Amino acid sequence: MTDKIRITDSTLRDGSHAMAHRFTEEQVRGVVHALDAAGVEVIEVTHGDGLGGSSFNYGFSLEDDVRLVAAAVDEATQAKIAVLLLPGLGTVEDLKLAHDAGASVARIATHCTEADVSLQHFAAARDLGMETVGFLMLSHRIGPDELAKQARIMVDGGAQCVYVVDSAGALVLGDAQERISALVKEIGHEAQVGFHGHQNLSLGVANSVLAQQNGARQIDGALCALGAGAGNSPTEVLVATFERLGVPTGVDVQGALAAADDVVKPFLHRLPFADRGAITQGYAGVYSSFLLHAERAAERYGVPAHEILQKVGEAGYVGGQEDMIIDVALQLAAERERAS
Ligand SMILES: C[C@H](O)CC(=O)C(=O)O
Ligand SMILES: [Mn+2]
Repeated sequence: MTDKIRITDSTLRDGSHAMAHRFTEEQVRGVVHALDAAGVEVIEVTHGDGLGGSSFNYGFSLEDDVRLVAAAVDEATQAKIAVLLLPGLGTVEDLKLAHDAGASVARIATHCTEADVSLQHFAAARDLGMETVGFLMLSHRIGPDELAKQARIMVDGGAQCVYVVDSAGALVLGDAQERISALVKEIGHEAQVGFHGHQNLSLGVANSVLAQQNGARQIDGALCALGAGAGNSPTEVLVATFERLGVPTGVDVQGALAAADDVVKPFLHRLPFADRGAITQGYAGVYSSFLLHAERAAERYGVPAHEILQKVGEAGYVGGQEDMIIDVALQLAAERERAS
């Protein structure tokens, strides 16, 4: 009998990037209702950059995060509501407020080399009685063994699962496989391992299957792929694919398809798509949530978004350095001016 995996749906968190953080309470209720009915066990609801993300640098939320969390909790009958927190952006106080609103899973995200900044947040989440998940972002930037050491820091700090997060959609098959195997070897006897994929090179689902085959037990998706860059591994495709592979997810395929088609698709202005900018993100290893920031800078300074993203990848910028996108756009604009 193949081990069951748990799908966490991140439409209402990673999808927030693609929606420029404009989710309404009505949309949140509709998505949670449909996912909960389909049997999805964990639903993540937060600003794209986590609790406290609503800001000038990252983009302001239309509605208060904690209010959206409370609405999600109210709507769910069996699903747990998860929140994302990037230490420094979100605080322990933000986590307490989300917990008071009914969130029961804390997902603490750091850049892949910075796991130690998550320790007080894991401790606080455990004190609150929350389930804990660690998120090692931009996991392509370091090798499997180094990544496993960072996962060890999170587990020692209280994480019950650590994710390989392919924030740039840059991991190509074996790259994902090796990182999952390294984490399973290092922490697998004490904690679970998860995988969060992006579609910039259209490998989110394939990488998720390889992750499961190499021991990952938690897999992220988003309905209609709604997420940063070219989007996330689509939840409905993951569920259908795992069913065909005989891997139990506990999610009803028809329910997931209906949630994507009937609930999410009607409110999308733009379907996540592997266009030139998003593919460049996967190719050059750029944080997926930089896409809309680069598109805005491209329009403002008259330079192509994909050129900005290529330079951002070469410079190795990480989440939190959104302002450098403007700097890169200005440099490109100046170079063009000189050339003409
Ligand atoms: C804050 C990021 O959007 C987290 C995430 O989903 C990723 O790195 O990918
Ligand atoms: Mn993501």
